[in-house]
Amino acid sequence: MGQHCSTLTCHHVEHQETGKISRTDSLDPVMYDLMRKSIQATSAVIWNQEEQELEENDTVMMDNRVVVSQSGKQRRPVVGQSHLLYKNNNNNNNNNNTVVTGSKKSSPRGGVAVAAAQSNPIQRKSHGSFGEPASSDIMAAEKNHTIRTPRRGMERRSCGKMGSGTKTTDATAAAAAAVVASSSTITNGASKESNMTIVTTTDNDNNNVELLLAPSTNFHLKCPTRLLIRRRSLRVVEEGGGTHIYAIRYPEDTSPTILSEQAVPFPLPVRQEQCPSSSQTKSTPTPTTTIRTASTTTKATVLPPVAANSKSTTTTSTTSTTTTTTSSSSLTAEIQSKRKTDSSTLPSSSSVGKPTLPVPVVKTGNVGDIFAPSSMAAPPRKSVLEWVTVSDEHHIYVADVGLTSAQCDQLVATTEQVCKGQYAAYTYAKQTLGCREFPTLAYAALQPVHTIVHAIINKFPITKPSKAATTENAPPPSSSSSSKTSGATQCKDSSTKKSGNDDVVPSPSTKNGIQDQTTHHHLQLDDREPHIVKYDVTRKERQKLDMHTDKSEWTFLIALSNGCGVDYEGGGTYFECLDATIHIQRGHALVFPGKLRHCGQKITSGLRFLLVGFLVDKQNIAPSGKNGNGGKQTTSKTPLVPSPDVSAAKNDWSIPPNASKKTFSTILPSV
Ligand SMILES: O=C(O)CCC(=O)C(=O)O
Ligand SMILES: [Fe+2]
Repeated sequence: MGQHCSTLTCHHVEHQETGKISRTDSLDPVMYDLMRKSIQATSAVIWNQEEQELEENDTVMMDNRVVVSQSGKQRRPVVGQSHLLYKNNNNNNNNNNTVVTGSKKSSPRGGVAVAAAQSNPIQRKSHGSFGEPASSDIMAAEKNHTIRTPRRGMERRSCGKMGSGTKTTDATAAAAAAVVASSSTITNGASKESNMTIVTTTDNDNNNVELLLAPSTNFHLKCPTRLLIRRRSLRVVEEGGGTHIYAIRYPEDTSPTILSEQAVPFPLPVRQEQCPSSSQTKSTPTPTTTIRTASTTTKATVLPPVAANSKSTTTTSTTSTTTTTTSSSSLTAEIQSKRKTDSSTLPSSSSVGKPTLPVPVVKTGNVGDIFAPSSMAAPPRKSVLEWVTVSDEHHIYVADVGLTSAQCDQLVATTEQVCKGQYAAYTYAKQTLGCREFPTLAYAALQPVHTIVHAIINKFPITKPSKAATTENAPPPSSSSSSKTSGATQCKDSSTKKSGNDDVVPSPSTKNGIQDQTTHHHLQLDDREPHIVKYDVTRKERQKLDMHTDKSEWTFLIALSNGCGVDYEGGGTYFECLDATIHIQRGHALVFPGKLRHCGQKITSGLRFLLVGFLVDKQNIAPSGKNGNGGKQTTSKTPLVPSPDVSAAKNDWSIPPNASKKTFSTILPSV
């Protein structure tokens, strides 16, 4: 995950000096809706800061334009800006919209505000419109809307007027504002994070969503209504005769951990959350790329911690030097050095196929050790920041491995350099390039691979009944999962309660305090892995990967390129079992059992790079040399059934319930 939040900034809104907030650029309707909500919340915070009731001429108007007016009033700047995050909870049953604070901790001034907002989701007029709730819904929302707070004047806040004089209360915004206001005086990171607020509401598609509000000390007099909005829901779209699932969020490179604390330089470019049109997305900033090697030296760079509620940190500037050789004798030291290095501050660019600086190629050296099971078992420098469940039933997930855009670029540049853009180096279908064969590439791939391998091993431990437990009278598998884990005994990870925390050692499941007779299998990175997959539209035979299964228990595909016309068009990973194509953004990993039949969809423009790895069950590996097909096979052996960590999926994003008739799972609400 990157280190920056993107923002909707002043070029999208006029701010309070003019008393007007208006849309000046075309925005994705959903984003616009969120922006509107954020404006409401922010505005309510302003009012709360002043501890005054709204008057007749205070107006929040929402139709095709968003306007906040404040005739005759002098507003103070927002002290606690609200950062809105957006999370689809994919929960049909959760009609009780509630507001809760992230912690029971009270802020010194505001205390804890808890609100029960609308009991029924507010119906939006239609998808894509900026319509407002019907007044009956508003009334219902108002009726059910209460805010309990010790703070004077915060019993209930109206956000003003809507439209042509219609009285409105956006319960969510008001409630959110109350909470934000209640915590707006908090200044240290821990407190701020503990005051992270979750507001559940509905979006334009009537999906339940969560808005996460994090107070911030980020303070811009000139743009007090600067908004941070993050969209995190999967979008399911029927297009081109198929179902496409976009696990692409807005803004790119933002995590709640980082968002909750980081002061964002102003202004930052606004990123598209949705699949943008090609014309919008072709231009990218000129990179001033700094290339790193294993022996790169860097100045202090602090990584954000992983746990959602832990204190996050900011990244400092980095300088680097490059070297052109690496001897095998210094590998260990360099690995250590590498682990103390973070290239996340490299400038973002889209340098696919066009590395601007030469990448030093290390031609010798044994990199076998760096991907050794023991190395992968050690805690990685970065842990997976977040897990997204695409399909519980089929165990398809998306993981944010914390790989920044710049790191993706660097990996692509390194890939292109080590094989000098020649396909001769690629093996299977001339599309796969083994990282281990190129130490430079191996080192470049190390961090994300370590992160995801470690996470998979710990989150999805494979267990199967030992001989004693596989007798006919053996008890059925103990599993709290609705997943089909037949034949597998769930090995529940006892400490992965929070999304994103994968740094735990799995323990055997227990029943009535008695340990099941299970055997841990040794899930590990295949000793030929990882590899790079390259799709190239200019080579007809390299535009897709045919339907296949992988020789793996788990496969991870880390996207190094962005689709939607940014780096390529088309593409994505099609799964037969879903009859859908999954698109992820670069820096994220698609994780799934290799036995699932899948293919790489044809790209229609550009280049698409993936960093791929297969995790195998050591006990089941048939001794073999190079299989020559990158581990892909057209018929699948039957791997052990992975036992997903259900608790980990609790906070996951998920697919809107009404989005598809297909087999997507629903997840219980986390709030
Ligand atoms: O292109 C994709 O998304 C699929 C790649 C794949 O299946 C593989 O590399 O094994
Ligand atoms: Fe595959």
